[in-house]
Amino acid sequence: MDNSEKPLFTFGVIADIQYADIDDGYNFKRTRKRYYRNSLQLLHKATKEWSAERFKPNFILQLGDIIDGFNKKYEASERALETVIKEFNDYPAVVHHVWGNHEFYNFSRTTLLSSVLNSTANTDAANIINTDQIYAYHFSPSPKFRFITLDAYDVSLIGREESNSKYNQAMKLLREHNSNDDLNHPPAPAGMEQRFVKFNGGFSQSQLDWLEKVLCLADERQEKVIIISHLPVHPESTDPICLAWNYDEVLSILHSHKCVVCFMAGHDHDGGYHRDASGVHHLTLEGVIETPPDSDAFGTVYVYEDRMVLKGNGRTHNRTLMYP
Ligand SMILES: Nc1ncnc2c1ncn2[C@@H]1O[C@H](COP(=O)(O)OP(=O)(O)O)[C@@H](O)[C@H]1O
Repeated sequence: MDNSEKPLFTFGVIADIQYADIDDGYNFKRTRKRYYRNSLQLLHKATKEWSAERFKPNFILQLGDIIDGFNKKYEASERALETVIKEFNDYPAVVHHVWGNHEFYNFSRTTLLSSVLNSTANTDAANIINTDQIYAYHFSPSPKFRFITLDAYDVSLIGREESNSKYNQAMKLLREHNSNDDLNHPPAPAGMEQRFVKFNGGFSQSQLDWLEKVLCLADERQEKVIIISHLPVHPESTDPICLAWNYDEVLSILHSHKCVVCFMAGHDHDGGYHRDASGVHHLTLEGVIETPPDSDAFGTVYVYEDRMVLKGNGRTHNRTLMYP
């Protein structure tokens, strides 16, 4: 790739590290190997590579599932998180953390809000949603560019107290679509209905209203917007079992604003990519946890006036993302 042209700015991307100090294992279906300890070595390779870049990333996007749920079982959640954060600290830049299902397997929402995984300190107070413990905010790293982090487990059975109305809303929705005793078991063997499982979640109306307002402002300011979330929202960018429950509501909001250029997510460890009919790029990053030790899964994004260029490593492909 020719990255000799000086970008406006650059940033790093990495997803689904799922570190745990346990032996290698498999995913639920036993179709993919998981390298729990080695994920830390792959993160180390990523921070080394970012440090060696000619145009060093100004910040890093960590797309969720930073440590694995198994840590909870071994009472190792805090230790595992400290270990991974220490590795991130080797690279001297702000990390914007998104929350995935494994964050909630390890910590309560209240604990997460007062932890190092709450990155809202890196933006102005006015840019944070501040409603019902929703973790969503936006920041502008460079004039005419805005990043929005979304909370895909706002309406969810994981991370919300049973007494919270959003827990009940999530239960009602899942029960309408999934009659299995184990709500992690998908209601259908294929197709879009598969997404109605407990390990996914959705966006509340108040978060969607907030997103709408932020995008209106970005349109007015003629900014380009990149949105990040743990769960993908375009069916062509992921296995549908990984989609956010109300992905369609998010898509219709994105498509009513010309500022949106890219939606980045994790969760589907195989990764994915799709450019939709409105020209929005949907990028699902390959998961570190299912990346063999001799490969890699991370990227550096070079941002230019007319495009973003993703320089991928290992399983992560190089891509040129022209703006719509
Ligand atoms: N088909 C399934 N039936 C029942 N439980 C499942 C199924 N698939 C996943 N799970 C459970 O759902 C949770 C999330 O699945 P996991 O494979 O760990 O997802 P992730 O990719 O986020 O690590 C785990 O507790 C797992 O055991």
